[in-house]
Amino acid sequence: MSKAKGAASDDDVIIRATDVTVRFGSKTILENLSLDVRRGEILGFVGASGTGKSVLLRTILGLNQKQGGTIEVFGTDYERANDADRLAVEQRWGVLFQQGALFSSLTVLENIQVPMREYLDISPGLMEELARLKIDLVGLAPDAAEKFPSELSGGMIKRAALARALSLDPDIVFLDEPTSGLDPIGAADFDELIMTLRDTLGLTVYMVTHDLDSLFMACDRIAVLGQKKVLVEGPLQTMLENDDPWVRSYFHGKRARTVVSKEDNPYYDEDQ
Ligand SMILES: Nc1ncnc2c1ncn2[C@@H]1O[C@H](COP(=O)(O)OP(=O)(O)OP(=O)(O)O)[C@@H](O)[C@H]1O
Repeated sequence: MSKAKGAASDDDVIIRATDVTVRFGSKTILENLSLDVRRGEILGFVGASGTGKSVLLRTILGLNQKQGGTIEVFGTDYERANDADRLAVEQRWGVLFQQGALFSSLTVLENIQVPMREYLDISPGLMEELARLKIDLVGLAPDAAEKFPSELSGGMIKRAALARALSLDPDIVFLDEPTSGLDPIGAADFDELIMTLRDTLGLTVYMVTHDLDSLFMACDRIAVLGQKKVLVEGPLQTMLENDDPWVRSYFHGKRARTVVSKEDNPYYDEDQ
């Protein structure tokens, strides 16, 4: 595969997908898709509904079989790795699935401890202390620890799920539509939190989203999935200049213009 202009050096690449093909029966969802995710960036991954964004995410996580290509995470080909190497990779990523996917029968504190119990050999006391730190990190009040998911608002569920995704201090978090179902203020708060975590922890963020505010405010780069591959990738300016009909209607549509024209948006840089 030839390297795209402006491609990151290998040291900066946390995930490298090369020529990935995924089929279900006779239906091809992804074909020769290539994508790099760079250390410390917030990458927004967009595309029309049903194009395969979740399929790619699940394939990166090893939850879907692929029929061609390679995916390296931290330089390891997860699919071909031995058990020890897989375990090492799994401890370095955290995932927030679309519905939050907390266990309803466990409290927030217990939910956050689930990955710790699976991967870490530490005392219950330390586990509890670490879980309470995560609750604080994502901006939940201390008394959220003892609550069950059914007692939480949508925004609190997202934060609790993020705390669980962060429980092993990962290098990268995968967020599948993290702001869906949140009101605009809740969504903006969540974006702020993600940016703060990236800045303070050096976290890399891979975010599947339909949320134009998130794309405009929080993402360093955007990748668009279309025609079974990454159609275009780059900063917002690259999206705004692209001629593909879907990309144009998405980034120049009425809703997009509303977001862009926010003059008080401190994160929007016209010269980017
Ligand atoms: N396990 C599976 N078996 C068969 N088909 C599947 C499977 N998983 C996904 N698909 C198909 O792959 C296509 C892409 O689905 P996917 O959920 O990745 O879309 P998406 O881009 O995430 O959509 P949305 O934005 O609506 O969430 C769909 O046609 C879906 O039906």
